Amino acid sequence: MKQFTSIHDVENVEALIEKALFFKQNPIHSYLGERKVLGMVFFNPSLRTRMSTQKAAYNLGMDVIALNAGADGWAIETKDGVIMDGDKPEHINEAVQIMSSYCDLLAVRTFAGLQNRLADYSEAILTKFIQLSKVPILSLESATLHPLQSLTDMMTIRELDIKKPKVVLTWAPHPKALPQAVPNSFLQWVTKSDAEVVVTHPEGYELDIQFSQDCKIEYDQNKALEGADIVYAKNWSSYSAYGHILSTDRSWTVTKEKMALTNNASFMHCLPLRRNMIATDEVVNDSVVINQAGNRVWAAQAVLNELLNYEKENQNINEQGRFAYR
Ligand SMILES: NCCC[C@H](NC(=O)CCC(=O)O)C(=O)O
Ligand SMILES: NC(=O)OP(=O)(O)O
Repeated sequence: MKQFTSIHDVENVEALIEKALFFKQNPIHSYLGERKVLGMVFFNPSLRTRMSTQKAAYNLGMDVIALNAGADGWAIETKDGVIMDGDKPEHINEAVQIMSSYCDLLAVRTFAGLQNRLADYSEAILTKFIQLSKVPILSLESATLHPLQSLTDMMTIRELDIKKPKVVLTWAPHPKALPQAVPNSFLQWVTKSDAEVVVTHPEGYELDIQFSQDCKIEYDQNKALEGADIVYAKNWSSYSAYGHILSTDRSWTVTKEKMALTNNASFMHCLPLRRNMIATDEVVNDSVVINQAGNRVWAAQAVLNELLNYEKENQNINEQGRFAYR
């Protein structure tokens, strides 16, 4: 695998899930990463992605450099052709080339701005990283996708060992406008599995058809939850009225009563989760979210291992002593 920015970068999804499950049982198995550096650049906050990916890198023998752009690093201008007389002293055109010259793999977190759908869905910043980096790029959640989370989710669902599970992705209320990256990405992965997938949300929250086309859409949340084996809750802002909050209807909060409609379903969420908005305390306390978040380490380790493997197999070192991967 020469980069990891979506499911489309993965040649064998099944093998990657198996690899993640393998690393959970055998954390210290490969030292493929010895004397290699993972750079992680964050344009947005993170708890799980940052710590789990760092841990995964350590398990493979890698060293890690993490930078919070604009906090412990210079604020980075990401647009071309602007007069840089504002508060961003560094331009992405230099920054990515330089950061990638210090690292063997470069990872980036860059959320949707939710102002301009075209810009977000063109993945402008992630694309800049891919174009400018000398080394393979790994997404730590981009404007429209969160593949490390989705791989983790598939691994977590696999552990539940349910044949043809009914998986319900439900919208839930939230006080802030959030990106569509997690639900988009989840649908991209889960629809490739043997699951029956139902998406439920208020009208106006339809996701981009490219992600939802293989799912059933059910506007009645209670009806959707009937017989569910897995309930995956998430808030997202509107895709059609781009970035807007159309509803904060608390009747969509996942409660114990709603979970009673299911087939004793496991409750999943990527976290962070606003309790008693997305789901009640009881539902969260009785869920698989801690195991799910724990699995982030093994998913990241599987991905890093594949990227390092690709590098090793293509040992045509360039004149800088680095692997020329493009
Ligand atoms: N990385 C997992 C989710 C990240 C982000 N959530 C958030 O920004 C939550 C912020 C808050 O609750 O205020 C999202 O939905 O894409
Ligand atoms: N689920 C997830 O990506 O968590 P963080 O935002 O804390 O990394």
